[in-house]
Order: sequence, then C-alpha cells, then structure tokens
Amino acid sequence: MNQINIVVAGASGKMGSEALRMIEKEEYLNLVGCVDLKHTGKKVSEIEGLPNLDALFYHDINQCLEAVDADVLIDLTSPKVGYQHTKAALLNGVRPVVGTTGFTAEQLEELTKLAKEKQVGGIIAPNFAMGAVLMMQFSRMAAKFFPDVEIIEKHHDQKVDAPSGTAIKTAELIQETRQAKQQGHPDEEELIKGARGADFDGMKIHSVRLPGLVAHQEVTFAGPGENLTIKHDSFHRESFMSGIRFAVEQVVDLSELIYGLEHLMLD
Ligand SMILES: NC(=O)C1=CN([C@@H]2O[C@H](COP(=O)(O)OP(=O)(O)OC[C@H]3O[C@@H](n4cnc5c(N)ncnc54)[C@H](OP(=O)(O)O)[C@@H]3O)[C@@H](O)[C@H]2O)C=CC1
Ligand SMILES: O=C(O)C1=N[C@H](C(=O)O)C[C@H](O)C1
Repeated sequence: MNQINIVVAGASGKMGSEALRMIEKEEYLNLVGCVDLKHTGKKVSEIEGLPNLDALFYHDINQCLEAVDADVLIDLTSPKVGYQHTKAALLNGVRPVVGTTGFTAEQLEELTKLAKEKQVGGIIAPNFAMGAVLMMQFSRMAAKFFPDVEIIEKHHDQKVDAPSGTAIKTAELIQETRQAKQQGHPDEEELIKGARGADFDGMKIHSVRLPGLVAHQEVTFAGPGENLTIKHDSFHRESFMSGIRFAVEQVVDLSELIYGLEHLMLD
C-alpha cells in the first residue's frame, strides 16, 4: 500500500483522538497535520492523551493545507465547521473523509457538485461502524415488508445534532423501499409537543441523550401480531475506526463524492 498523507481536523476531540491512534498503528498512514483551535503550533506528541506523532496543529484548515502535502482530510468536528473544511479540502484537491454529521441536504448537494467540478473524490459517512452500515441496510430490506417503523437512536449527552446522522440516513434508506404511509392514529394529538418524535415521511424518529452512552440505534418494525427490531450498539469509538481506515484507502481512487459507506462496502 502506498503512503497516504493525512490531515485530521478535530484531532483532540473524542473521535479525532481515536483516529490519531488508528493512524499511529498503520505504517502506510502518515499524519502530516492537525486542525483545531486550542493547540496551534504544538506537536501532537506534546498534547496529553494523544499519540507520539510529530505532526503540528494548525488553527485553520487553509493554513494547514497550504503548509503540508496532504492526500486526505479526515474531518471529525461539528456540522458548520465540517462543511467549511470539506469545501476547503475539495477546492485544494485534497480528498475529504468526513464523519462529521449534521450537514443539510442542500450542503450535501453543493459538496457533491463541487467534487464533480473539481474531479476530487470524497466520502461523507454518517456512520463508519461496519455493523451500523449493515443495520441500515437490513432496515432498508425490512421496510419493503413492514411500512410501520419507528427509529430510536440513543447517544451521549455531548452530541449537538438531533436526530443523529445515522437516524437520518436510515430513514432515507427506508424511504427507498417503504410504501409511503402516515403512521399512527389519524386523530393523534400530542399533549406535550414532541411526544411522538420527529416526523420523516410519516415515520417517527426518537432521540435519547444520556451520559455514559456512546452510539446506539434500534429500528423497530411491526405488522399484525409481530415485531422485528434491528439494533446496533457502538460501545467504544474504536468501532468507527476500521470504517474510517477503509474509507481512507478507498478515497484515493475515487473521483466523486460518496454519501454513505454502503456504496463502497456493498455495491
Ligand atoms: N461518522 C461516524 O461514524 C461518526 C461521526 N461522529 C461525528 O463526528 C463529529 C465529532 O464528534 P466527537 O468527536 O464526538 O465530538 P468532539 O466535540 O469530541 O470533537 C469535535 C472536535 O472538533 C473541534 N473543533 C471545533 N471547532 C473547530 C474548528 N473551527 N476547527 C477545528 N476543530 C474544531 C473541537 O475542538 P474544541 O473541543 O476545542 O471545541 C473538538 O476537538 C460529530 O459531528 C459526530 O456526530 C461521531 C462518531 C462517529
Ligand atoms: O455524535 C456521535 O457520537 C455519533 N454521531 C454519528 C451520528 O450522528 O449518527 C455516528 C454515531 O452515531 C456517533
């Protein structure tokens, strides 16, 4: 495998620091820079809890991409920042691998168009855990037979976006096979606003936020006299790393932007 030069944005965050540990283990992955607002000018190895790597922290994505020779940007930041970073990467001919969630449909469309114009490959995946990708695909299959479905996602209480990117992607995949249906009683009335959850094409999404959780989702289908529940749990952020590594390996050969790891795992 050829060397791949990587920049990580959000490198001292919960996911970013896990990504650095993954990069450290692979000889063919070479960390050339990090972006965050707190550690400008410091080496990764100088920051407590981060691996023993020499790459420097930069304050701004454009400064960083000018200073280093990067092939791939891994972005694990926040919705607004991640969108700007992905755009900057594409404009600089650097391939984005984006785990950051909370992008709008318009932003995804714009980034896809930009990648096409620039002929730069990229991957935006709301969930890099292999099991979660399969859970979404199994839900897509089940929805063909069970149009009654509710999605319950549960995350740690530091998460800023709701519903989760995974829940939105699951609903989009279900929509591809489910016969459109407004679920529940037609006269249903919420006595407390939000009691029935968020509505996506007539199905409901419920978001739970509690300390101690990592990332968990149940997709529960029902028909007369039966119930099918498809469930995935990430107990540790290491669960996302094999998917990120796989995406980094694949993205160097792409010339378009892909939304969802299933396109590389299963197509
Ligand atoms: N696709 C997937 O498989 C997964 C995706 N995620 C997503 O990844 C993202 C990050 O999650 P998580 O690690 O838990 O969040 P954290 O809050 O732990 O980390 C986010 C990091 O981004 C940094 N950051 C904020 N603003 C900037 C900026 N302007 N430039 C550079 N860095 C910045 C933060 O720094 P500071 O602390 O200084 O603000 C922080 O270090 C979220 O969108 C989450 O939904 C999470 C898990 C799996
Ligand atoms: O913020 C998180 O933690 C996670 N975010 C992603 C999402 O919004 O779906 C992926 C995973 O669920 C963890």
